[in-house]
Order: sequence, then C-alpha cells, then structure tokens
Amino acid sequence: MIEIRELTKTYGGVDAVHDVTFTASPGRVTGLLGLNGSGKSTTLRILLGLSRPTRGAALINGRRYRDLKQPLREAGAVLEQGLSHPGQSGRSHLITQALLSGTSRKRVDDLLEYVGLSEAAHKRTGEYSLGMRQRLAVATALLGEPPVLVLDEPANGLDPSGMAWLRGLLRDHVAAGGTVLISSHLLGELELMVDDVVIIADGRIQAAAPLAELTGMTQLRVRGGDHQLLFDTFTEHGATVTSDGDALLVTGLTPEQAGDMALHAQVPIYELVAYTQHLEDIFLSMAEAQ
Ligand SMILES: Nc1ncnc2c1ncn2[C@@H]1O[C@H](COP(=O)(O)OP(=O)(O)OP(=O)(O)O)[C@@H](O)[C@H]1O
Repeated sequence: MIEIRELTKTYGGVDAVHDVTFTASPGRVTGLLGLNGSGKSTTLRILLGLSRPTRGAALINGRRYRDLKQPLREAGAVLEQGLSHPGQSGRSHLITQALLSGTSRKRVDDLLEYVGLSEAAHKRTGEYSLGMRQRLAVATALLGEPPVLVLDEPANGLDPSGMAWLRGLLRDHVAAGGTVLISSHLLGELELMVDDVVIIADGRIQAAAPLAELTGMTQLRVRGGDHQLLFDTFTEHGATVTSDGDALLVTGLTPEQAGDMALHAQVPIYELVAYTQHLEDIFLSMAEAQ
C-alpha cells in the first residue's frame, strides 16, 4: 500500500508538487499520469526517500521509506536515471545488487530469464539498448521480492513486445497481491496497463479514480448562443471546460445536466454531442484546462 498525503515540495519558492494526495492499493496497478515537469518524478523520489517533502508525507506500508526495516524487501524501484556501470555485465550488476538485499545467485539467473535477458546476461550494460536497460532495471527492482513496485516511466524505450511483457509482469505482480505505482506520459499504453489513474498537472492532482470510472465518463461538445456564459455556468457547477473554436468541450456533466443548465441560464443550444472518452482525451482536456 502506498499513501501520498497532502504532499508539497517547494524549490526556490515554487511548488513542484502541491498538496498531492492519493493511494495506490494492493492488487491494483495505479498509473501516475502527467506531462513533462508536472511533478511525477518529484512525488516518486520523495516516496523512495531520495528527496524530503516540504510538507505532507509519502508512505509505503504506513512508513516513510527511510523507516522501513528491510527497504529492498518491501519496495522495489525503477527510476529514470541510469542504474549500472556501463562496463559491468547485466549479470554482474544484478549480483552486486543481490548482495545488498541478501538474494541468492540462483534468483539472479531466474530473474534474468524472467525479464528476457538470459542471452545478454554477460554483455556489458553499456552496449544494452534502452529497452534492455529497462528490463535490467525491472529485474533489479524485483530482486528482494518486494510487494511494492514503483516504476518511473518504465515504458520508455520498450518496443511493442516489451510493452506486452511489462504489462504481463505487472499483472502477475498485482494478481499475487502486490502494489504497483507506475508513472508515464504514454497514455495509450498506460490505458492497457492500469486499474486506477491519478492525473497530475502543474504539481496538482486533477483526478484520482478507477480507470473504468474515468473512461466511462463522456465528454460533451456544446455550442450555444453565449459562449462565455455557458463556459461560466458549466465551470461553476464543477465541470472541466475548454474552448474548441466556437464550441465548448465539457467533462463532468451528463447531456441532461448541461441542457438543463443552459435552459436555466437562458442560453440557446445549437449543438450538443456526447462522446465516450479515452484516457488520452480526458488527460488532455484536464491538462489544457490548467
Ligand atoms: N531539484 C530541483 N530543483 C529545482 N526544481 C526542480 C527540481 N526537481 C524538479 N524541479 C521542478 O519541479 C517541477 C516538477 O518536476 P518533475 O521532474 O517532478 O516532473 P515530471 O512530471 O517527473 O516530469 P518529467 O517527466 O519531465 O521528469 C518541474 O518544474 C521541475 O523543473
């Protein structure tokens, strides 16, 4: 279980993340989605004890990372930065890491097999492709058999078969009761992978909900007699609204609610269309509304 509670991190007077709260639960893959610079890495780095919060807390199984009794056995991480000496082979990198978590060499070889790196095990990691480095990073995170996995942009550099492999691996992990928190800006890919979605923009949470709930939401395209009045009316009722030419794109209202509000505001409606949304549409409308 991962709990992020009212987390704020300030750099030079500017909040990189502001009052961020969400939970990643066991048995579920939770996706943290945001554009570059939205605060994903900052949140994950605090969670993993690499940076201190200005306010709030980031907890793994109820404790801060640095208070975990056996951190490598409780949480595994794949971060964006490089992980191994380029002159070291994949296998010797894993063996070095295994010593830290008290893991056997047998498990190192099993993991190399599991992540599809057996054949490249003796190759220098400096010669690995980005996808192979990601696989090695995942193997490193899994060394201590931690129930909690935190992955920052693990899909970068993976080809379609690599993505399918990662998807299967994460599904296996949560099926066994594990918790996965994965950050990404690859929305289409993430949609196939996650159970719960947390959308972050400009350091603030825009939505945190099961994927099915979010993508079950429809988006409305509304064109009416008074663009600004409609915009204000929908926004006042908590909808997310963006302009699209002379129309509005509205999330968070049913067609009936939007129609009734327009009637109440005495604005004639010329067009009202409801679309089923993909994660990408939801994400972009929330990011644009910022
Ligand atoms: N050490 C730091 N010093 C100053 N500002 C920082 C530092 N780390 C992050 N920031 C700023 O905080 C904001 C959030 O950055 P963060 O790296 O968390 O975003 P991100 O969503 O992970 O983006 P990316 O996908 O590009 O890594 C950015 O504006 C960034 O410039």
